[in-house]
This record gives sequence, structure tokens and C-alpha cells, in this order.
Amino acid sequence: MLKIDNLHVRVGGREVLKGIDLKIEEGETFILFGPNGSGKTTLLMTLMGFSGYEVTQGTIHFRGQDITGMPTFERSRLGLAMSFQRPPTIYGLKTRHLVQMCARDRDVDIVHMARQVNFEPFLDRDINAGFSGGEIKRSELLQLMAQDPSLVLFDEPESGVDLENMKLIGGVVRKLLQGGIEPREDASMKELKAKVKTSGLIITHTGYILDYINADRGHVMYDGVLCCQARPRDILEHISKFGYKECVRCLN
Ligand SMILES: Nc1ncnc2c1ncn2[C@@H]1O[C@H](COP(=O)(O)OP(=O)(O)OP(=O)(O)O)[C@@H](O)[C@H]1O
Repeated sequence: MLKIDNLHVRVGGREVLKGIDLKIEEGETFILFGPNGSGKTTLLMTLMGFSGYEVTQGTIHFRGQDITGMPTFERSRLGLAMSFQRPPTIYGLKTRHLVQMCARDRDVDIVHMARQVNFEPFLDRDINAGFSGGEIKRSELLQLMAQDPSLVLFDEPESGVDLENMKLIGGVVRKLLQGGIEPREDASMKELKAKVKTSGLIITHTGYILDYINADRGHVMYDGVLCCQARPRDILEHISKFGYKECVRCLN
């Protein structure tokens, strides 16, 4: 599904990613931990192809295609999507219209989808304008549900979310990864069963999202390199006990 080889990325004149190798299989969810400023968001932004993230070495393959130099909209059409930690406010663009754009030519019922994330009352508000932390996450999820990607990148799905909203968001993230989102109320069982699982790459600091999803593998990003591959729960326990200093030891 995704194959990253020896990826080096420069941001703002500084090398932030220093040789990333990573493979994510179809239907697999991969977890990324790491201290602030280690380069996790940079990896996600580079995978989406945003400007300002200059690949100086290495390649990114997605669904068998080399996407290293591909524009963002083409990556999105290939099935790559991202939920941002701090998405921008877009005045003059209603949430309903953005969700419709995300769906492109899929037959979706936006109101039915919005109900699944408790977001119906927000459809006619400008995108992210005055939205709370939890509302921003639900808006992001609704866009992803409409888009129906094959690989979704989540940048800290828990940030700014209270515990009650976490339950809702965690449940929808699980459904999204399992391919179980109903595009319409009348979607047939056959249609739902035909949907394959979605792959995921999730950045988390707290690990709350692990209570809702199945994730077998994780890594720590430390100063632009990946280290300490293990089960996500084990990594989290280790970081809680010893901090990230053990990761430095592992790199030497
Ligand atoms: N546009 C930019 N110009 C200059 N430096 C940048 C830019 N974007 C990111 N950086 C720097 O790159 C480094 C990695 O940032 P990044 O956002 O990828 O870290 P992160 O691991 O996601 O951190 P956090 O856990 O705090 O979200 C940081 O030192 C950051 O200041």
C-alpha cells in the first residue's frame, strides 16, 4: 500500500527527515510516536505532497505508483487522505460544500453521514470557523468519510478532544478503518461488505486512540529518524516509564 525508502526532507532550510524507511500493508494501521518537533507532522505533510516540504533524497510509492513528485490533488485521487492537527478556517466555504467536494462523484447522503459524527447542525457553517477542538475533529472525520480513502493519515486524532467526544471519534475512526461507514441510509449490506479495509498511519502522544482500533505495529520518530519498532501498547508503556531517552540509546 505505502512504501517509503530512504526519505530525506528539508523544511525551512533545515533537514528534518533524515532517511525514513517504512512500509504499510493493505488494511494495516501503523502508529507513530515521538517527542515534539521530531518530524512526525513533516512526514505526513510530505506524504500528502504539500509545498514547503522538499524531498532531497528517497522515494514514496503508493499503491504501486511512485508519487514522490506527484501533486497533492493527484495523491488524493489515488486514495490518500489526511486529518490535520490544526486545519485552516475557510471563510465563505460551507462545510456541506467541502464534504460534497470530498465525495466527488460518489453517491453519498451528506446528512446521513453527518449524523454518524453528530455534525448535522454544522453543515451550513463556514469550515472550521469558531469550531471547538472536538468539532474540528468531527468535521475532519466527516470529510474523510465522504472521501473514502485507501490510506488515511491522522495527525493526533485526540488533540483538543474531551473524553466523551473521544468515544465518538474513536468509534468513527475504527469504522472508517474497517470500511464500515454507511454512505447512505439505504446502502445495501452487499455494498458495505464489498468495501475493503482502509489502511492508517496515526500520530499519537497519549495513545487514547489505541483503545478503539486494532494496530499491530508502531515506531518512534526521534530527530528525523524512525526507531524502536514494536507493538504500540508496548511502546506507549515504555515511553510512560522511561521517556524518550531510551530511544536515543537505541539509535546509538
Ligand atoms: N515551515 C517550517 N519552517 C521551518 N521549520 C519548520 C517548518 N515546519 C516544521 N518545521 C520544523 O521542523 C521540525 C519538525 O516539526 P514537526 O511539526 O514535523 O514535528 P512533530 O514531530 O510533528 O511535533 P509535534 O509532536 O509537536 O506536533 C520542528 O523543529 C519544526 O519547527
